[in-house]
Amino acid sequence: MNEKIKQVETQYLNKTLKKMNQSLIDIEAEINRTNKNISDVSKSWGDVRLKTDTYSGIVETAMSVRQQQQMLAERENSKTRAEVRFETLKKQIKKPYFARIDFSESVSDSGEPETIYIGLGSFSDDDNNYYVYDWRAPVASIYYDGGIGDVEYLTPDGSQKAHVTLKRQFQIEDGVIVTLFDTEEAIGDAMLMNALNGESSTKMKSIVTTIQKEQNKIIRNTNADLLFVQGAAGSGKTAAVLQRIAYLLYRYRGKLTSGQVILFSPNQLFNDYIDQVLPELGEQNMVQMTFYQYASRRLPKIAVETLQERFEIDKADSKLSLIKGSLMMFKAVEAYANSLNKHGMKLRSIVFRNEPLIPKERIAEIYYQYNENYKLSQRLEATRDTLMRILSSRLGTEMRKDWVDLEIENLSKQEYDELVGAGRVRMGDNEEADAAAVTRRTQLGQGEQEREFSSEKAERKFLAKQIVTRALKPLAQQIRRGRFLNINAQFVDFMREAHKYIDLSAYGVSDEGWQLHVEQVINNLKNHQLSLADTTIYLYLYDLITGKHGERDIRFLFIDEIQDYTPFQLAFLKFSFPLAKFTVLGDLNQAIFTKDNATHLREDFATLFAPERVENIQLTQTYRSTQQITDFTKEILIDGQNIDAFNRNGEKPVVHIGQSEKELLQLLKVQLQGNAQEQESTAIITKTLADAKSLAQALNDKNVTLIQSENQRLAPGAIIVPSYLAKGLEFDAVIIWHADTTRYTDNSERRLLYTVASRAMHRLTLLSEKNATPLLNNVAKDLYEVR
Ligand SMILES: Nc1ncnc2c1ncn2[C@@H]1O[C@H](COP(=O)(O)OP(=O)(O)OP(=O)(O)O)[C@@H](O)[C@H]1O
Repeated sequence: MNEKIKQVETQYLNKTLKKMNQSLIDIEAEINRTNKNISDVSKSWGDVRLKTDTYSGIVETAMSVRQQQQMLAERENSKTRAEVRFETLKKQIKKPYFARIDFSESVSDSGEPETIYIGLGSFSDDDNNYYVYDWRAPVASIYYDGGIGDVEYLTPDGSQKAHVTLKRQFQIEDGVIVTLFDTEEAIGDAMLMNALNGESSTKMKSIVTTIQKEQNKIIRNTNADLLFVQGAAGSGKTAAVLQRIAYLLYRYRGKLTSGQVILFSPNQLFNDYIDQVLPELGEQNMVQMTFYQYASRRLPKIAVETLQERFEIDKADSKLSLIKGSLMMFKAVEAYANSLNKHGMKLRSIVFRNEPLIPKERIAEIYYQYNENYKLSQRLEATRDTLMRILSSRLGTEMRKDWVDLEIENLSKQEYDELVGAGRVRMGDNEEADAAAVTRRTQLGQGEQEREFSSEKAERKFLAKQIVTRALKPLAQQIRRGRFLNINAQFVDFMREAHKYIDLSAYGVSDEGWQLHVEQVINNLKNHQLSLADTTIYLYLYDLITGKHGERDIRFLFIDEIQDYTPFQLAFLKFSFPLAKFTVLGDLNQAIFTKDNATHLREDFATLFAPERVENIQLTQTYRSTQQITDFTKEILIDGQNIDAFNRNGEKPVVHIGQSEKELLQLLKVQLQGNAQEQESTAIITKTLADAKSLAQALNDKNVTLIQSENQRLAPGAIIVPSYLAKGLEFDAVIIWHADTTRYTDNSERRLLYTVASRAMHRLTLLSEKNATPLLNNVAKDLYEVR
């Protein structure tokens, strides 16, 4: 490194550090000051006079309590803001910045070029001198996008030209410049190599210093309503998209919170794996969930098919899966729901004391008395109102009935007191939320109340009203919750009638075949079970009937591993989050659940958006694995030619052949020992959960953690994990258990084998009993070793 340059840069670094340190001291003082203020306000609680005997006294007390609360909240707020600033700066001070660019705003500009430094966050002194710019600032895009010379970058006001004269990268450790070099390209390979050579860990890290040009496009895109990112395993889709979330939170600061961003991820384990990236970037994590969680949470009484069942047990006919997951099916549900505007709504009587109080035929009359322009949701609302009125009108009739007399006679002293004293129940009250109920409760108090009745008749009337009201209350709740709609029956009816709305033969399914399948679905439903595909149909139908408008508060929705979704599920998500912009990431080569059905996914999904608002980005460069591993894994695929390995050297993948499972186990132990010595984190990936369990038992090694559920945590060291849970993760070393004819034979398992093999960063070992899997037949022999 040129000494002169180093000297100048060290000076700048020291100046920055000094300012940062001073700023830390100032912020700390500010926090202490606010702390003191807060404790002063808290102390002054004693001054709040509690006057509760008169109405105006109550109001006055309430006002001063509110003022105190507001003051506290404001101070707490500024304290939290200061604390966040303090924490961010403390983190940043170790590496204040990682790059510098010199540029002039336009080519013709003959003045001194501007110099800016780029880091995790912006830092300026009290006089507004910027020492460091946030990596997300528009101008910082120059650093990621191009080399020296003329460049163009996007600002909120449009495109801006600049002429770059210098790009310098730094490695700063604990306030000292370790290395520094100038580069003419976007992000120097040396820098990238350095970042990639690190050990894997159980937590993903941010890639802010080495974001690649293509990734930068993903990160800063604000135009597309649907941004579709297709990229090979390890091409940095997930990494880029997490940076993108941080970018969006910066770009729309004040208008967008992390609670308005949802990431749908493949499984819980993956959630755990990526949950440090945003905090590392100084942002709060977005909402993370799996589609299973999203769907099953809405149907608490039904056991929705789990990930493992979906992968291992759900061997449903692929033609049927294709139909149920199709956009045609989505449209069929819509058409069916539309038909319900005329007839066919399945209803339930409202039953009281084992008799239909309002028979379903009557409900149907009410439901269909509104004219044809009513939408399903309006129909439901109007029916609800009418039913509530009918229920109220039944009060008088019921009060005169014998059962009421009997209940009055049988009242215990305590029950009597409760009824007479409380007078709390009123039909239709939603006790917690209803303001009227709250007021009444406060007026009457909670204790016993003496009440005088003018006559026995008046007493009976009062009691009867209380008793009937109490008895009818659950019915009022049923009506409010729309329990008179029989959604289960409606779903079954739709499935039976589906052939009228969708051309089954286009999918090669006969009417009989379909009906047979529907009977199976009905049986499952009787046992409170549904597959994920059926659950989605169920929920969509439910939402159409009840007029749900979806979550309008969510602005950005991310879906990772999109190839494992069906077009139906995606359309359902679009319907459920109508105002969200979608960013979806996928690798069709890793479709392990939907297999071939994933092929048209992109086209199908894109039809739901305006064509000019759809953008596609393809990532072909992979970063995770060594050249040797990437070259090997891509040949497992039939069409893996679009995958470029990053030029990083390592050993060739090794296939170990053993003659028996016992021998495989022995080979595994040796391999594990070797990996452990080199401190490589290792994942032994089995095909199924059963395999994972029995292997853990056979291995009986307390240093190896069995991951059998997605709710577990990733452990450092070695783990055994079933294939479907390894999605999206990466490890220094991967050992594929039983990479032979017993597990990986069928062509349809090619993508699975590719998915698990591509988890490896530096070392890949396949253990095969007797023969290696035939899926390696097309892989050039010089790309791996056989032992
Ligand atoms: N620009 C980059 N600089 C440094 N590391 C990167 C960069 N891009 C990606 N990586 C690293 O490459 C690895 C793979 O990235 P990531 O997991 O995002 O890939 P992916 O496309 O989501 O893969 P998969 O489809 O297999 O889940 C990660 O360790 C990530 O940190």
